[in-house]
Amino acid sequence: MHAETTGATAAIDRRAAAEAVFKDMARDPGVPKPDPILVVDDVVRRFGGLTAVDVKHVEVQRGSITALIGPNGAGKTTFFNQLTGFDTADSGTWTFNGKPMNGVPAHKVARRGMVRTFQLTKALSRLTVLENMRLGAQHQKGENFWRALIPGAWRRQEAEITERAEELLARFKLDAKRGDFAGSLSGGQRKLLEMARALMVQPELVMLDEPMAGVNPALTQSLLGHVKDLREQGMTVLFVEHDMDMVRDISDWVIVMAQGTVIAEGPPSTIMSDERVIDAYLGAHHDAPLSESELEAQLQDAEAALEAEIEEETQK
Ligand SMILES: Nc1ncnc2c1ncn2[C@@H]1O[C@H](COP(=O)(O)OP(=O)(O)OP(=O)(O)O)[C@@H](O)[C@H]1O
Repeated sequence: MHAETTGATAAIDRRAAAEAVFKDMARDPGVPKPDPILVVDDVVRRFGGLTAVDVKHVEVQRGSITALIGPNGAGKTTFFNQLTGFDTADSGTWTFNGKPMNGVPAHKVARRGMVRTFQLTKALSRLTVLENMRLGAQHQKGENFWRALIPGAWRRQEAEITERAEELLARFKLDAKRGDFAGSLSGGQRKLLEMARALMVQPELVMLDEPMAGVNPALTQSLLGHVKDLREQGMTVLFVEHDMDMVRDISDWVIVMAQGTVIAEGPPSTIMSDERVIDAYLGAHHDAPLSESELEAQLQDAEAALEAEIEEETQK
């Protein structure tokens, strides 16, 4: 477990450190990182005739917040599923902290420190918030038969799990909801619970699947703060997101997928003006919500085109 570093200085240092790492980095797909926590090679996943994922090489820098973006159907979720052992890749290798992870089942992947969030399923919605949290740790405890025979050790571990769950619920301001059914939470509170539950395994790499989806604006800042907090506590974050405002706000680096492959990487401030990225989004359905400045630019382009057309007409 990492030392919990809090306070403004630590926060600035982590962000500054991430900024320094990416400052002059090349924007090529698969660009090497100085200290990668995750290294992926030749991961392929096919569904019948469709190649959903075909990632040649990609690295995720330790201690950074990296966004994984791309148009609908680009393969982002499938890629997450391969890396976290929820689905089996047809081929490929990947290492986490230098250790090979392909073929490792999901619960072991989580136990080794690489965890992904999930949207609440129907079954989990019927459990209380605290039960959801305790389930997040289920694979930590002694699954081993002999350990279960030592009641003292077992009870101690149960108590530790509850204590950690309570601490996290307090941190995520969900403690008052501990006895409520998870299904009764608002969209934003569910996202907080998904994140809090993932932290039960004390991960080093947290993979978030659309952390902002369905979140009402009142909770947006709180959620963004919690994601940044993960980096401040020394964790690495990799997240899939369509909300470009969020991507710009919190990520240190962006990896772009289209049609199963990584097509570009770059800083959040300029990635959307990369030709390869524009082509990928225009070639697909542009599903990423536009920011105000993008809308403004689009409006100006349309007006300029209209003016040019009118001028052309009048010159005839
Ligand atoms: N279980 C499956 N069986 C068949 N095809 C699948 C399966 N899962 C994903 N696909 C296909 O693989 C491709 C990649 O899908 P994926 O959900 O990974 O994309 P994505 O980038 O996460 O999209 P979105 O942003 O819309 O969630 C899509 O064409 C999808 O239809």
